[in-house]
Amino acid sequence: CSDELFIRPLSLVLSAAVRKGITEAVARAFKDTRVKAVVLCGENGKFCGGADIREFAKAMSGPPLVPMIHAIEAGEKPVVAAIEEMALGGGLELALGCHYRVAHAKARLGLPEVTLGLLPAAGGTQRLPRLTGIPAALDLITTGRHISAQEALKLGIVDRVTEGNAVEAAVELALSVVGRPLAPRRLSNHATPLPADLDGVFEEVLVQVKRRARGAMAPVACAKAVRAAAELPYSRGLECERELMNTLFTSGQARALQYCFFAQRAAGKWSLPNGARWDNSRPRAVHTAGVIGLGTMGRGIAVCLVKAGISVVAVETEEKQLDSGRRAVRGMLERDAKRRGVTAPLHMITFTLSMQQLRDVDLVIEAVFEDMALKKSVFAELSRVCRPNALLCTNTSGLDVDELASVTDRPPLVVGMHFFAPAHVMKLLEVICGPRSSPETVATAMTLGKRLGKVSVAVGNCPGFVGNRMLKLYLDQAHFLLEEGASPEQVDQALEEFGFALGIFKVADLSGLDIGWRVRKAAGLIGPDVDPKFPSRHRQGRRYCPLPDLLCEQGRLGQKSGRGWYLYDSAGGKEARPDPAISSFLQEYRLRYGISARRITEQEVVERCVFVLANEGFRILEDGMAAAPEDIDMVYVFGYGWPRHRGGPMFHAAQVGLATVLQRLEFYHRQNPDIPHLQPSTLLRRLVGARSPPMQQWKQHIRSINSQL
Ligand SMILES: CCCCCCCCCCCCC[C@H](O)CC(=O)SCCNC(=O)CCNC(=O)[C@H](O)C(C)(C)COP(=O)(O)OP(=O)(O)OC[C@H]1O[C@@H](n2cnc3c(N)ncnc32)[C@H](O)[C@@H]1OP(=O)(O)O
Ligand SMILES: NC(=O)c1ccc[n+]([C@@H]2O[C@H](COP(=O)([O-])OP(=O)(O)OC[C@H]3O[C@@H](n4cnc5c(N)ncnc54)[C@H](O)[C@@H]3O)[C@@H](O)[C@H]2O)c1
Repeated sequence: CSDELFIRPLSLVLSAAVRKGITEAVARAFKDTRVKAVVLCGENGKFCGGADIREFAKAMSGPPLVPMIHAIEAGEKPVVAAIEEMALGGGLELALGCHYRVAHAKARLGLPEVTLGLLPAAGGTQRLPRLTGIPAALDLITTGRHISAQEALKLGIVDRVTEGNAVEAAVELALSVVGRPLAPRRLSNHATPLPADLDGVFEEVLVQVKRRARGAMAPVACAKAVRAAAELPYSRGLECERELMNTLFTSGQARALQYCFFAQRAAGKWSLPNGARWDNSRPRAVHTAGVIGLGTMGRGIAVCLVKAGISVVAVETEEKQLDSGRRAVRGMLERDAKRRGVTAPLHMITFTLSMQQLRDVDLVIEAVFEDMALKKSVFAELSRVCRPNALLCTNTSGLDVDELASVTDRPPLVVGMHFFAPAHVMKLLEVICGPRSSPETVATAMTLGKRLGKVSVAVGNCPGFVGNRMLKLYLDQAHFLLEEGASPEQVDQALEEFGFALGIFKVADLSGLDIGWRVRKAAGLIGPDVDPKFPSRHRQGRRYCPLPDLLCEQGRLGQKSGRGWYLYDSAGGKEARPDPAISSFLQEYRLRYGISARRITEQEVVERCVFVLANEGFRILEDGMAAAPEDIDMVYVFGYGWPRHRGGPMFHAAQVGLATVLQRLEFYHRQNPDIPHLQPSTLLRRLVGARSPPMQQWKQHIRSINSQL
């Protein structure tokens, strides 16, 4: 604090206490004749992460943000924001209310409110377009993306970027502008620069925004608020911003998105029954890693590791596969480097046919075919080859991790690291904690996932773990609906309308129908006793749908063969078209089995597919395979294209009402008594019996918690 300046540190978020502190300090500074200018900076080198999201669920208290920012902007002394590390949401809105902004070169700026189901409601939708123009403001506000200080400088959002101390640079700037007129620095006074074809710009943006939003309301509201900045004076634009915010603020979507924000962070705070936790277990350092198998998954995993600065040794069985893997990995690294304007780190990966090359690595991730015998032979070999303290991880989709551990000389160092395809893109990592995985092993896998940019979720070791265990039942429902009268495109359309990134049949075609076929064979559901002409619709004591097997027998394996549930232009084609051959195939099938097709509503598709997911989620909680409903939801949001604005299957069930979910499952189970998974789970029944307590209390209703984590 000098004679000229009050430097007021903010804490990470604009809580009621912080708003009070700023309001009072700024008022004092404006009044104090010794003070010529003010610099606002953050505490501990962080400017501000925005409004305190936790306060949104409570009654508002403390000074409101809009008048506070207005008072700063209207002040007669220059106020400079010193942006270190981040200025996000309300934090950037506060900075936009200041007369000047200085950012550190490493700072990130953005208005991410849309990702929380909201819009920047502290004047952000009105001030930003006045500063950057409409297209840039639309981009930032409707996507919520963070930008670098350099991009912010180009857009005019900050006045200066410094590699040095941002607070010192802000003080220097503040002293240099004392006495200059402030009116031109007040963004609310500016006219919004308008593009020539305003209607055209908004029409185009709305189409794009609606397509990307998949039913989310906030992006559309954000675009409307920016339009107000183009068409209305500031004060009326602000009213429009407030009205749009009022609708969003109390919406279920905003609740779901804010729930996801905290659930994502809670997933990182894992704990094991033996008392090991995220905050008492030290992860190992990982400098070098091996990847075994360079097929669909191994390639993406190798790319993730290299991009995170980890040296990789990639192993294949034959020259041909090695060569194709090498070309694919190099291509991905080169394209990524080109996009980012850097040199591809090709020197960080070596390709080999020899497992011996893995002798010095810190950790190995196995990604060979989903075959227990093969994986066991690989793990036995790894035991012989690798350093005794190297971690051995498997990317299996659902095999028993402990059975694999049992063939090694180090069961405590074995853990599942289940990536999702494409592994360099999908954000989810399921970390499968075997009963013998050590705390250090789990901590290393969880931390490595975070370093690779993934959301790591710790789960128990059961067939399919959490994600695929639930997926199987979801897929079963979709197949049964086809038998009963639906078409693949009808089911997919209903699920996409619900908000899924892709319908289940498009996903199946993308992953390859042969994957499930192999799993069903391994589970003994398909074998020599199945009549090839009239395959049974009842196996292992329950209803079974042979439709996907019949497709595989016809060579319809999905995108890779150019035909699956849909038709593609060629093998590897991406654009799914409805196939009349599938329609006739389904008709013949129903005729053969004497099934009369009925009209299936969108409601039935969504309820059966989505409630069966939640029902299995309740069983997973009872079995102790997931620590909390939030973890199950994060698996679905980050691994299976579940619409984030619906929170996840467990959150959705709570929002629809557990009693309704129970009643609908009972209804569908009465209609389909041979589908045991439609029978409501014990935990769901118990929760409804207990008058549907909030999610945080669900675990208290499990009779005996037997955590398998
Ligand atoms: C009818 C009634 C109508 C009523 C209308 C009411 C109108 C109200 C007017 C409101 C005015 C609107 C103001 C503004 O426009 C709204 C906002 O600002 S919303 C918030 C926007 N900000 C963000 O989205 C940023 C979110 N945070 C992050 O991206 C990151 O956390 C970070 C800041 C980049 C830091 O990242 P990391 O260093 O990796 O750390 P973590 O992510 O692990 O976070 C650490 C810790 O902090 C908690 N936290 C972070 N940000 C917030 C936040 N904004 N609010 C609350 N808590 C936050 C985070 O959860 C972690 O805590 P933990 O979970 O570990 O306990
Ligand atoms: N494809 C998916 O969507 C997906 C998603 C998550 C997990 N998985 C799991 O990942 C694993 C790999 O699946 P994929 O789809 O990448 O399979 P894939 O068939 O595309 O690739 C497997 C690769 O492993 C190689 N391989 C086989 N035996 C080997 C050995 N002894 N040493 C070295 N390489 C060997 C093969 O040559 C092949 O290139 C499986 O366990 C699978 O269940 C797959």
